[in-house]
Amino acid sequence: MATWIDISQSLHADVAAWPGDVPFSRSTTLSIRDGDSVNCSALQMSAHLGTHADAPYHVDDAGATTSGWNLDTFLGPAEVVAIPPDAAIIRPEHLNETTAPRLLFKTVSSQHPATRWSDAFTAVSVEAVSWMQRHDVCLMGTDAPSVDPSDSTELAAHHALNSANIVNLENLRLGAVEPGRYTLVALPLRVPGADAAPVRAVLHPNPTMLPL
Ligand SMILES: N[C@@H](CC(=O)c1ccccc1NC=O)C(=O)O
Ligand SMILES: [Zn+2]
Ligand SMILES: [Zn+2]
Repeated sequence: MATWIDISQSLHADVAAWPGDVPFSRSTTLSIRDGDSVNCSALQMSAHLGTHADAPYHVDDAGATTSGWNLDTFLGPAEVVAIPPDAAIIRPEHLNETTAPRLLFKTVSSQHPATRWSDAFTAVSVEAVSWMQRHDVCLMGTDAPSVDPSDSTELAAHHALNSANIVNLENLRLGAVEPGRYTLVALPLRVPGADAAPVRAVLHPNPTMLPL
């Protein structure tokens, strides 16, 4: 019986990419059927496709890249928080009951298939970021494609998260997950110097598997 719950999106050609961004593709470079000794493929995708973590450098030329991450951030107690599907933006009042150092937001996006792009997603307010900073949150995640609205150029939530030293995960898959406390393992691939990296994110129902 599987106990770890996979909350990552599958990487395949049909997964919705940010408009104009590079979608996922996997091409065959060697094939046993064609006489090669192995099957081998090459992957191409935006670093922001599917479930991933943003580095500050994504929105700030002077910000830290993926090389600056502390892995402790991505491992430990977490809470899945239900955000009402009609919420325009995530606000501090949605977070009042939470106590975990890692918060994962289950929003209206959990009702949308990952294969269809929708700009009708719930972003994160700067006030919610301040609330998380005051409550010593080190990581937040969302099932939405971004923490800022799709038409934002200011990217206020991304910048506020960077100032607060809070890492964000985007494009989680939380449709089958009940709100509550879990242990999160969401290690990003080791891609030094980048603006983001793909993450395989999983939850364990026992919230005390790992230290804070
Ligand atoms: N905020 C989203 C996506 C994003 O901002 C983005 C990704 C690829 C190409 C352009 C993007 N933003 C553009 O305005 C992210 O961080 O994944
Ligand atoms: Zn991103
Ligand atoms: Zn982002």
